Amino acid sequence: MEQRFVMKCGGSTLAALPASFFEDLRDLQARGVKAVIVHGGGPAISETLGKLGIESEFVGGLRKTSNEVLDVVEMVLAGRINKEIVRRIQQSGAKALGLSGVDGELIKAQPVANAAEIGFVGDVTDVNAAIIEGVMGMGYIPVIAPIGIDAAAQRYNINADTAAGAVASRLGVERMIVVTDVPGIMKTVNGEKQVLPSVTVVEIEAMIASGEIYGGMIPKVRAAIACIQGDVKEVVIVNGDMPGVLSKVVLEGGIGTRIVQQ
Ligand SMILES: Nc1ncnc2c1ncn2[C@@H]1O[C@H](COP(=O)(O)OP(=O)(O)O)[C@@H](O)[C@H]1O
Ligand SMILES: CC(=O)N[C@@H](CCC(=O)OP(=O)(O)O)C(=O)O
Repeated sequence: MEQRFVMKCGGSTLAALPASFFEDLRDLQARGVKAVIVHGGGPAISETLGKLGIESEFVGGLRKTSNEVLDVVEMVLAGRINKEIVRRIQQSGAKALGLSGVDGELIKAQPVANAAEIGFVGDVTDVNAAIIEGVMGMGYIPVIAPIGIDAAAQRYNINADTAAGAVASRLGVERMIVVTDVPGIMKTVNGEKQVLPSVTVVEIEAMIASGEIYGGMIPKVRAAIACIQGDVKEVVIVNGDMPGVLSKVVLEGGIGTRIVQQ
């Protein structure tokens, strides 16, 4: 049975992903479980901006993006990080093809509502599913960098969780897997930190309001909520360094935090 999932790989965990993570991905691909990868790379962008002496700041979890910052974002995401992931997948024996949202106008974008304050940051308006499906049809794992483009050829920096959610929605895949540096959404119960096995939209809203979900977890849960309104049945947040994590999510379940409609 062919199954498809979209996987978002966060910059927080990319460098630490073991070779076995990509071997697991290869084995799933061989069984007909096909992945589409959308990746981040926030820490690598910050590191390069620092080396170049370019200041950047985050407003509401999104990077303030001037034209100068945009050049670095594109260089790091569509260049260094995208090719690093493609190389690692190929090393495992699977086939991968790297793209940014600019290529073939794969991710169409428009300025976010507060663009006057944060610059060239985009919201996704459309995803070219035919390109992604064509690449998958040729047996390659699409690896997508979250840069968007508009009709006037302006580029935008898009949060990778947001881009992955939009790709998952547009493809109507069963599941989105968010690979990050924590084992799921954590909550302190009776003084002890626990991973929640599943959460609903109502519970998420309450945890954002109380401050139990903050920072980089906010765009993940927002993207998850947006995609489960459509055909995507569940979003699972997991830690990438746990052995066999992908096949566990896809074939067994019971790992990480599942975000479901009800
Ligand atoms: N309730 C929560 N449970 C787990 N992590 C949380 C929670 N709220 C906020 N976070 C933070 O979200 C981070 C993951 O987001 P981020 O650093 O942006 O990762 P990525 O680069 O994978 O997108 C965690 O390392 C943690 O600091
Ligand atoms: C607008 C915006 O903030 N874009 C992000 C894109 C990369 C990203 O989202 O990477 P992670 O998934 O590793 O956080 C940025 O510039 O850092």
